[in-house]
Amino acid sequence: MSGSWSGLNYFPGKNKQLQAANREIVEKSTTAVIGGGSWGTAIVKILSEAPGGYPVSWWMRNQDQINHIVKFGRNPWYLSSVDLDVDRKHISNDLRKVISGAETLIFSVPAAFLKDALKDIRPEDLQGKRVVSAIKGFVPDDNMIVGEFFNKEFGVPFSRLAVVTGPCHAEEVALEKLSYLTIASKNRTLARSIGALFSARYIHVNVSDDIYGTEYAAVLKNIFAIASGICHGLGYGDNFQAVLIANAIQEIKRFVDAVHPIDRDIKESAYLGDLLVTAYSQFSRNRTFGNMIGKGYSVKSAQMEMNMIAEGYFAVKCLYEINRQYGISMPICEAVYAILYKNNSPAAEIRALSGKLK
Ligand SMILES: NC(=O)c1ccc[n+]([C@@H]2O[C@H](COP(=O)([O-])OP(=O)(O)OC[C@H]3O[C@@H](n4cnc5c(N)ncnc54)[C@H](O)[C@@H]3O)[C@@H](O)[C@H]2O)c1
Ligand SMILES: O=P(O)(O)OC[C@H](O)CO
Repeated sequence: MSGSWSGLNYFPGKNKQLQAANREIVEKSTTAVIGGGSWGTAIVKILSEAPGGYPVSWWMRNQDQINHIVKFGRNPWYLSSVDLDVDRKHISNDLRKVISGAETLIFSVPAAFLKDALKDIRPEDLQGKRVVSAIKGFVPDDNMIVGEFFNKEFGVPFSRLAVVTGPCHAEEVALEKLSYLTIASKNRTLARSIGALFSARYIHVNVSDDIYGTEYAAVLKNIFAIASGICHGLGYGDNFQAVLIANAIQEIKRFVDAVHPIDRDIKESAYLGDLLVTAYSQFSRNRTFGNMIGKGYSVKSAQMEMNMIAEGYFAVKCLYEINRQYGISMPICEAVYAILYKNNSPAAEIRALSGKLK
């Protein structure tokens, strides 16, 4: 089985009939975005600007943040320059209410806080809903990717599960820079219909059936971006970075091929593209966090310095535990784990790692 189906091209002026057909699949049901960070804000922007004008509701924890958005139409803390054309009546910190009023739920809460956000939600609340994860992290303790977590813990069938991946930073969505997303699901119709929701002048959508592989790759690349940042912070140059990332994609391939062996092309943008943007972009949270570690910040002080979440910090611990079962060779991830969780010297760990890279 191949990992990806043909891309749905949503560029304006091309494949307009296909676009219209997919929009019909979406219907006019409400879509709820769950999470008030940068990615949730970017998703609200994309959905609420759609030519079809789909109804969007939005959950976030903080009432002050909600009050500000209601008053000024902007998120005070994330992507604050973006005007949000969202119906202000539909922003709430009551998750059960938001979920009950929507047919499609798009989750963008960092994985580390997902269980806490869902603490009052029961499997029945998600019954019949389409559940989409835009999260790129492992659920701590369970050590599961998010799609798997919704399937196992909430009984959401794979026919109603999809994930959003691809090299797409919220900050560039805010600037309406052309970006590519991949919607992965075992259910082709669902993937196409979620793809139609995300269709925008500046968003190109691909669809894939590799729900496991794309999600694992999206989580792992955050760890490699931390490694990239650490090396930059230590003073390694572009020559070394290129070798690091070339080795990183091989680590990703070894891992996804072992945990979910299907025929996939790791060079596609949902895998290699996502790694590249996170490892090199000025907008990368994980690279920024790693850079601070390389420069000598402690984990705590680097986290405090950032108002944003570096998912790779949490992911590397889960990966370390998952990989006990598989024993896959992942020297870069091991070095990041040793630096962040064993307090090993970044300089010594990267020096030792450099001898293992090719
Ligand atoms: N930012 C992006 O460009 C981007 C792109 C694709 C996927 N993602 C994924 O989206 C998810 C959300 O990331 P983001 O970039 O929106 O986050 P962010 O770093 O912009 O914002 C942090 C978010 O974490 C929340 N948070 C912080 N502490 C919390 C706590 N104790 N309990 C509950 N929530 C808490 C904040 O309210 C905020 O919503 C992540 O899994 C990330 O990997 C982000
Ligand atoms: O690219 P980063 O480091 O900002 O990570 C956030 C998301 O995982 C981006 O895909």
